[in-house]
Amino acid sequence: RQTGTVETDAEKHDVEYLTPISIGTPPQDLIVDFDTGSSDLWVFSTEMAAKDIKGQAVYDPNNSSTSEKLQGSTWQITYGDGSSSSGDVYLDTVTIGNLTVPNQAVEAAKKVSDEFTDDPNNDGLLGLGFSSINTVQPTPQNTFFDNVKKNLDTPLFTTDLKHGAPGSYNFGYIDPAAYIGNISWTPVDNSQGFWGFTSPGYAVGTETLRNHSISGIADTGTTLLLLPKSIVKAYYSEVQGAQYDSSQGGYVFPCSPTPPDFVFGVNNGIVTVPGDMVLYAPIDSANQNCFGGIQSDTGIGFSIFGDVALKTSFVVFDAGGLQLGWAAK
Ligand SMILES: CC[C@H](C)[C@H](NC(=O)C[C@H](O)[C@H](CC1CCCCC1)NC(=O)CCNC(=O)[C@H](Cc1ccccc1)NC(=O)N1CCC(N)CC1)C(=O)NCc1cnc(C)nc1N
Repeated sequence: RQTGTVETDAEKHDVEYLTPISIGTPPQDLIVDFDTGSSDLWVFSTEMAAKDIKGQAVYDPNNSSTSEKLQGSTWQITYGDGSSSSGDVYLDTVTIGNLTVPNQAVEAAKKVSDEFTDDPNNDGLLGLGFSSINTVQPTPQNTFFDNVKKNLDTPLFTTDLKHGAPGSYNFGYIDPAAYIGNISWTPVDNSQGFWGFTSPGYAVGTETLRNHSISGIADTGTTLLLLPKSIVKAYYSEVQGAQYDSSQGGYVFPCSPTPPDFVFGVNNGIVTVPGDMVLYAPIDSANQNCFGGIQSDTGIGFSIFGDVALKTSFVVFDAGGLQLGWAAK
């Protein structure tokens, strides 16, 4: 039985969290975005056109004695922000921290959209969603977590994302030193392949929790906290000078004073997003106005508890009990 831990680094404004993995024999090191909102492990590769690679590390299956082409298999994925990628598939050894999966499906990119080409720090994605939404055809493949979980002490992983500091992903154990107080547990709805759950309500600042159920997903691959429009309006109605700025594509407000906290319920517990985490990033060089970390989920069909929500907590993604655990830290 094993457990594992790996450090993840926050990029500027915590826009994404990048984590080292190694693929093949001898090991090829890449840095990828662990994404609980998708279920493909895909990487930049030597099969791409040179013009689409700008600084990223690439996987070369021909340089790995353990790679084996999954004949006839292809993949194609599109993400919520409209970015996309596609390619073919190899089985190869993948190591994360001290955990190794010998025959992991590694999806080698042949094409990536400009958003990926223009993000030099990110060599690919490692999906930690449910394998039911893996895009490989004709036979969908398992995620790294699904392949490794039989070797883990217990089939779960935890996230400890931080504001502008390295965080960690742990596999197979709950580190008691990583959180304070009790863990609030809530059932997971994985029918859409996501880590879905329903929050019973929310509060702005110090007011009492309002009963308003919020159904959403815990998604490390989404930067912001995307909530129903009515809740977003209620929040920003209590932020001085807040307004919807269509040119920015969301609510903006003066960077000072610090806006009120946002609280959401998890079962009979609560998670507090401190006001200074709602200050997502300045939109002007004078740092006068800030883009909000809480925005509307309009058009998505569910809310997304992205990094702005996750980095306030220690979160347990428990596939055994099909439950999410949230704790303060
Ligand atoms: C199997 C597909 C899989 C399930 C897919 N899952 C997702 O899209 C969620 C997933 O977590 C992806 C993972 C991203 C993809 C881009 C690269 C970084 C990771 N999340 C999103 O797309 C959420 C929206 N995007 C984001 O949150 C990106 C993430 C990002 C970070 C750094 C660099 C580039 C992008 N960041 C931002 O939008 N912001 C950061 C910058 C700030 N100025 C604005 C906010 C899906 O739902 N696809 C269906 C789908 C298709 N087409 C559309 C239009 N929408 C869709 N939902």
